[in-house]
Amino acid sequence: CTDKEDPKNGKMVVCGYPLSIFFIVVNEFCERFSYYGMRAVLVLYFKYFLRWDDDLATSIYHTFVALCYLTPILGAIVADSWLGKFKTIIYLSIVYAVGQVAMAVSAIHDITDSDRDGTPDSMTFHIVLSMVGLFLIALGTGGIKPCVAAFGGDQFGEHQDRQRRTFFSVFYLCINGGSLLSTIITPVLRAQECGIYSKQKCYSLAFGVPAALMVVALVVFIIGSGMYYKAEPQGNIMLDVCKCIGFAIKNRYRHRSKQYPKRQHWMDWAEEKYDVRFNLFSFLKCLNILLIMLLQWTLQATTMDGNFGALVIQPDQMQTVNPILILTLVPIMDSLIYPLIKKCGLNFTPLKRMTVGMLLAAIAFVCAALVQIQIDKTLPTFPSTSQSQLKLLNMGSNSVTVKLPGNDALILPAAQVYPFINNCNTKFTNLLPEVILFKSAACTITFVGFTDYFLVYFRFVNGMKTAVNVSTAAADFGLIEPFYYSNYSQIKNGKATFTLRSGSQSCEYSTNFGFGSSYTFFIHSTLVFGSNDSVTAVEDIKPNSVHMALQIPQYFFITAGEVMFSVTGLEFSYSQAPSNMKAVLQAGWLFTVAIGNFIVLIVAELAKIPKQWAEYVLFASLLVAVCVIFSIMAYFYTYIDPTEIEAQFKKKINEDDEDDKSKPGKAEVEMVKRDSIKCHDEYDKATQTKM
Ligand SMILES: CC(C)C[C@H](N)C(=O)N1CCC[C@H]1C(=O)O
Repeated sequence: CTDKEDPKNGKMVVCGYPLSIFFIVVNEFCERFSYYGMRAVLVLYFKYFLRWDDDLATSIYHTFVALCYLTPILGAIVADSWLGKFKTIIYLSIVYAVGQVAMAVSAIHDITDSDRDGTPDSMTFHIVLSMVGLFLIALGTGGIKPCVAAFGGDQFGEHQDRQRRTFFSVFYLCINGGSLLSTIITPVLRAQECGIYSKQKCYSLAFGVPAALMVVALVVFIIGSGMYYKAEPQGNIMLDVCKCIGFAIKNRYRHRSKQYPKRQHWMDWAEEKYDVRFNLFSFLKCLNILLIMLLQWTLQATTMDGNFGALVIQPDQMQTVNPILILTLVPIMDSLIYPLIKKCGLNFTPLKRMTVGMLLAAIAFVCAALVQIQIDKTLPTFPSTSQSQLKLLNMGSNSVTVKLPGNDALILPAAQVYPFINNCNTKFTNLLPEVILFKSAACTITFVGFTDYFLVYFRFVNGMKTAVNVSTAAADFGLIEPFYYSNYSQIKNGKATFTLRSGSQSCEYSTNFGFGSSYTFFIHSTLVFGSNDSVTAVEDIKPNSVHMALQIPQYFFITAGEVMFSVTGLEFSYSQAPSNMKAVLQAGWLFTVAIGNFIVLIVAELAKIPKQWAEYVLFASLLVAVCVIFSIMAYFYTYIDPTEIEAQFKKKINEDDEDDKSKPGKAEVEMVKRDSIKCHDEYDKATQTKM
């Protein structure tokens, strides 16, 4: 491994790799740290700093994420047609860093906290600044994303195919290394207390560190400036693409009658005007729905037990399994699995890898469905829209017999709660005085359980003749009148100690809360202060009993699928794109993530599948269907070498120029030829392999 200069461009080469890519991968690492770090605390910032409700917080969060996958196309067009990738990355990184700084500033509560009570006085200031910040970040992160990947690919010469493949793998490792570190670090920073006048949760630090990392990303990228190969932008290619597609469609429509012979490819209908053959977009039709499901599985984790002995895992922390597995699987695939497959004499082409990747993702969904079936067995029966849930509580000290309309008589022991699902219109009369009745859901609302998975819900019922106050070290839950009950309150899972106070007397009651559980605590009329027996804990919802470790196989398969599909796709879309469309094709690749996101939402909404496991099976089937379509398309796909074809194409144009210099009007046609996508029929001649 030696350091030398590339004789073709005079750029420094280390161990066969251009030195410039070091700056590009470091830039990507810092940028992804910045993006995922900020994202990790964003919903919490909306909920606890801006005081938005859950719905608004999640809607704005998803809009922001969707925007981040839509803006790449803007950045790519600017880069490929106008500014070039280098300048686009610099300008948009500045926009991005400004956005991150705006977020960090918006999270300083002291700025508007004139009464110094720890809460901002002008929420509008914080909201406006953070929304402007998020918009700039979406523009920046989306805009530079396709450019950085394509710019990295540009640094390699035609003879460096192997190195370029390794670069894309390392690039993906950096993405996931950065995201893993930041999703661990920023929540810790948020949990710190900071402030000038009053100490509050430190969102400004949690956003400030990602902002600093974005500045570092920019500085590192600028330092590498002298070492990059910078391809010149080649005009507004997207306009040509659109014109060309438009002409093909119009021409096809004009010649729709049977007397006109069919053409091999629909883009061939543009050949009268544009000398092109546009076969590049075919592979983009695949759907990248793999990654989006990670979020869905976080919801599944909320119904599971995250107790790993010394380590207690929260549901959203399970998402870190994905980048951890990426960091392990990418090197294993590159240095072991792919070479082994090659040794076995199999030609595992990129499109084959991507097909296998989709199948692995389908297997992951089958695993998720199996886990869900296990979870469903442990879930309580929730009432439907035409039912309500009632709970009967025997407040007396003897058991009572209760007869509910349409049901057999039941014996309700003392201090016991009996859950009962009932039709809406049932009337209850003549209940024994010892029985009180809780309505836990109105008829029109389907009770779907509690959603805030970090917290356990509880309430107290006071069976004493005097009012009782309930509190913990952290919170006071107020006074409960005699024979009355408190609303549900939230508490973190694990051990909790309550203090019960009545008049001058008080006692402590300790209990352990499991993941996802909900409890009603009944304070007996005979409360003996200092005795735990005076309180009966009734489980409204049992703690989760299916262990989160069961999710590991599905994470394994989806991540193996991601490595085969996305890492290969990243390199593939680069290698197959003409030089003036490299960034645009990268953006198209990222756009499939946004499309996947959208499809998941639409399918979930339209299919209205009541069972979660069935939804997973639907996604598995969809993936298999897409996989079949994809493999048919891939079978007919002809691998091209854009550099070679462009060289051939230029040569042909020059030859034609020589021949036809004198012919009037020819120059104009040639201009169109040159500017349009260079996927001429001759591309087919340059075909190397089929799938
Ligand atoms: C969701 C993980 C933290 C990151 C994921 N494995 C990943 O690498 N990506 C998700 C969308 C594309 C890609 C990225 O560039 O962040």
